[in-house]
Amino acid sequence: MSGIEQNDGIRTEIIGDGSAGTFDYRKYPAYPKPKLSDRTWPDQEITRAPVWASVDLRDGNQALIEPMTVQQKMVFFELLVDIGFKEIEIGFPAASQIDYDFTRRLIEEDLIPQDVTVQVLVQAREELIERTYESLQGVHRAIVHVYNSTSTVQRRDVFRMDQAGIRDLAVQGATWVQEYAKRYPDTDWRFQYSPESFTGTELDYAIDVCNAVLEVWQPRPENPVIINLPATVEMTTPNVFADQIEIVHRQLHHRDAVVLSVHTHNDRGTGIAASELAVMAGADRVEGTLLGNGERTGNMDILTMAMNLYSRGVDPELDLADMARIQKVYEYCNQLPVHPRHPYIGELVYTSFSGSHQDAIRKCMSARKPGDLWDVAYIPIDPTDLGRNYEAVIRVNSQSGKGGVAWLLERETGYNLPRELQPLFSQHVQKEAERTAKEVRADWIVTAFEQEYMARTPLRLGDYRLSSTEAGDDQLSADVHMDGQQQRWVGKGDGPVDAWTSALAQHVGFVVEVDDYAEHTLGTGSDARAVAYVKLKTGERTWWGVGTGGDIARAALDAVSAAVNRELAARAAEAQVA
Ligand SMILES: CC(=O)SCCNC(=O)CCNC(=O)[C@H](O)C(C)(C)COP(=O)(O)OP(=O)(O)OC[C@H]1O[C@@H](n2cnc3c(N)ncnc32)[C@H](O)[C@@H]1OP(=O)(O)O
Ligand SMILES: CC(C)C(=O)C(=O)O
Ligand SMILES: [Mg+2]
Repeated sequence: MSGIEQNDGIRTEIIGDGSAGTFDYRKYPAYPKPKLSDRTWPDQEITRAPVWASVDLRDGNQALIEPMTVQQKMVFFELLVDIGFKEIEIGFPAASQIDYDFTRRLIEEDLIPQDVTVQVLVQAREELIERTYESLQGVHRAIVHVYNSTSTVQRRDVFRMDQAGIRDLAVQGATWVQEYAKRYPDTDWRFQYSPESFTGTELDYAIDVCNAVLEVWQPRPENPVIINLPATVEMTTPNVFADQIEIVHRQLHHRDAVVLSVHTHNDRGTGIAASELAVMAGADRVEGTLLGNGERTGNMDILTMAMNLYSRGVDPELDLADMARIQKVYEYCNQLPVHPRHPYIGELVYTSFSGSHQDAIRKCMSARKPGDLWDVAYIPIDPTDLGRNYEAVIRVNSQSGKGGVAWLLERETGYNLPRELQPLFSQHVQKEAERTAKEVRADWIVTAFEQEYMARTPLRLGDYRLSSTEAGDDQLSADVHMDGQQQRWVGKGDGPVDAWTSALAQHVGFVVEVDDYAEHTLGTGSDARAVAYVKLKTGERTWWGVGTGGDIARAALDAVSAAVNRELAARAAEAQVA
């Protein structure tokens, strides 16, 4: 136990057994920083979307507990096409029969739209390259993506080759890719090379290997190749990755015939930031997955990066409006849940529980005019753009305040509470939230409000008639239901409310004076109703009461009655105690 006295089961389980483990930062080397004093990327802005390449069906798929079936791949592919991806890595056909069969199905059933290019991955091994081309026989256009690791650790421990040996492996792979392509002259082939584990490779050497591959391929601007730089493992801060990309961007040969691509993973949680800064540093293309599924902590999340552009007024060139479908497909194909706080798509990302946020949201939302640019505190984008509604924007628990409670009540009932009433009612809700230590749902709030402020017992105003006296007063003659009995009460005054308070004062035995009053309509057109809020003085005490009705008079009179009922209830409670 780690110095905590209490020893109940749950705490022991959470704290662990106290063993030390090997937690020691000194066993990790610092990351070497490239030298770049005249970097330009920090001054750049992303003003247009990069070329997006989805690797869900390959990199995402290879990270799943159960890789996708052909059927699941079909569903995912359709989604990617519908969203607007023009480059889709569909698998590693030489590695698995499922990927091979899926590739064949897309080609044989002519399921690849004209403007979509499929991409496949392969190692720099001849037999695998040969089979990869077989899988692609008959495709109109495809990207063959060959890779080999160039990192120091893999050169040393996996391949047991020096720098020259690994460069030769890359050159050999590039050569095979080019040679086998010639067997299928009817296809428009594009080539892609990745120095896998680029972030674990000396930068100069990685550039040297890429340039060696480019010497084989001799790309031309009208037929460019893709050089893809992967943060196979994210090892440092995104600014360092951006420096690396800017250096490659400057030093790569045939730059005008190279699409410079990045493929970041998320080991440090900054995969998206790394891709964003890389685009500022000169990358033209970004590989990633929807919601960031992928090896370990995942690939960079294209949905989030695209929505980041969208939310700053840049066309993401992907249609992500149907988030519900994206989530369904993601869950069905990846067999993974979507985190409720996942950017843009998570269940809770447009929801505010905390009081000051709710207050600001409510005020900003009601200040919005049609045609305004989106500028609502705490909500970076309009949830309705993504098929969500405003209902979940505010939810109430013990962290909430009067603004949030008022918002929920207004959303459910249309009641726009007077400012002074809001904190009074909010206290009831707060008590309930603290008592239950749970969220307080909208239906509870509505019921509690009606019970507290709209009570119709013990006193209820039934039918009434209003008439004018000769002296110019209004006279109210009302059927009153009180403690199960019906009585006729009459009062005179200046207007119906004054007449009703005067009638009440004669019968209930305490002062009945209106101290504050507000009203508004509920709904529009012929169905419109009215709601009235009355603050009533009953001697030392004041009570708010609320009433609704087909006209404002009925609403106001019921509001007065409700406030009187609260005083009556208080008196009854006091009598019981006495
Ligand atoms: C970072 C990434 O995402 S890279 C992509 C990784 N994706 C996958 O691996 C998924 C699909 N892969 C597979 O199904 C298998 O690895 C296969 C079918 C490709 C190859 O299978 P096998 O040959 O049976 O096994 P395995 O992957 O262990 O092969 C490793 C061998 O390939 C070599 N190798 C690994 N990568 C490469 C490469 N890119 N280019 C050339 N050789 C490579 C290794 O050095 C090792 O050589 P050795 O046999 O002389 O020791
Ligand atoms: C194959 C490559 C591009 C890869 O997935 C990686 O390095 O992460
Ligand atoms: Mg990867």
